[in-house]
Amino acid sequence: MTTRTEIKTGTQGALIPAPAPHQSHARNGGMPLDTAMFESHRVNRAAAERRCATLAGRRSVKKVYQAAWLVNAIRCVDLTTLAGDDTRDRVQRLCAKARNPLARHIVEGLGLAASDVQVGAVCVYPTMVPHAVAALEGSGIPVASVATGFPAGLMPLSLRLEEIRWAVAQGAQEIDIVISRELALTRNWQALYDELAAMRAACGEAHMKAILATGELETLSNVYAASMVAMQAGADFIKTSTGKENVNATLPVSLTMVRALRDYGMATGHRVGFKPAGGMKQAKEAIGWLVLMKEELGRDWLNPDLFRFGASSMLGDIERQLEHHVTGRYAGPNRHALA
Ligand SMILES: O=C[C@H](O)COP(=O)(O)O
Repeated sequence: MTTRTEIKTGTQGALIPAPAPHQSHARNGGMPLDTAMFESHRVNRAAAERRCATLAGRRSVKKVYQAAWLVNAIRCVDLTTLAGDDTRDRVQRLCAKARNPLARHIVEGLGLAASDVQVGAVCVYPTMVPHAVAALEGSGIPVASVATGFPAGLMPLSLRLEEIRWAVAQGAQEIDIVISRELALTRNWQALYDELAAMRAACGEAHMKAILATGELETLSNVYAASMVAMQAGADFIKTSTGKENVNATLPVSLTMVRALRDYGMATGHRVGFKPAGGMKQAKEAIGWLVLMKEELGRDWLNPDLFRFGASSMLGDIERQLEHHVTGRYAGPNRHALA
């Protein structure tokens, strides 16, 4: 995937740089459960909110860079459909959008080639995996499948593990699992670790994203602890939400999780990815999260290897903003309705 492309602004003719190229890194190998790394860690919500408010002041990425940031945001999107009425046709349309997320005149106006702009992955329910795999053949775009009884996860563990293995057998390269909220709420960290380690083993070569469903974990201290347990059990990514909770991705929750990522990385040397998900619809939100990643973890976390957005309806606004950048005009919101 090209990440160093210089983007030519259509209206100004200036060259603007894309973020630094990403380096591939070894998978998180996990470690034995070590509750000392999180048991006494308390997260102060007011302090987390204050820190996020200071980040808001840095969110006004200068106009000349904004298009590059938004193109990079597209590269980090897990383009998602997780609806009860999903069909093969809908998944095929989504995959066509994943291959070409921007209209040709926008790509050309930015001075890019079509192959420069693809999404990070397509994320679907398990039975939609074969349709997505077929539709994305040859594109290099991985298919992510939710599994383990998404979104609630209230199924026997043996069935949750079998669902992972089934989705992998269908061609999913990434598996978005949900944790048992009860185990986090009762702070039964050993049981949570054991479940997650079994899920990681069931994933095999497929990368495991552990959805914490943070809107249901009550405290940021629980969010920090659950993040640590997931990473110790070998998660490749930790992810905020299913998109189905009452509260999904927020910046204070994300700050808590990326601080856990940083602490785990400093203790073990392992790099784990982060995926905020649920409820993100606007391009400016994408910039806000990218700023958080850059400020807290550095430019390496601006790449799809280590950062993804889980979003079913944010790409449309990003495309709209980029079209404005290229043409100086806004299209109606329904023009870029898909995704
Ligand atoms: O993992 C992705 C989420 O389910 C997407 O949530 P959303 O539909 O609110 O964008």
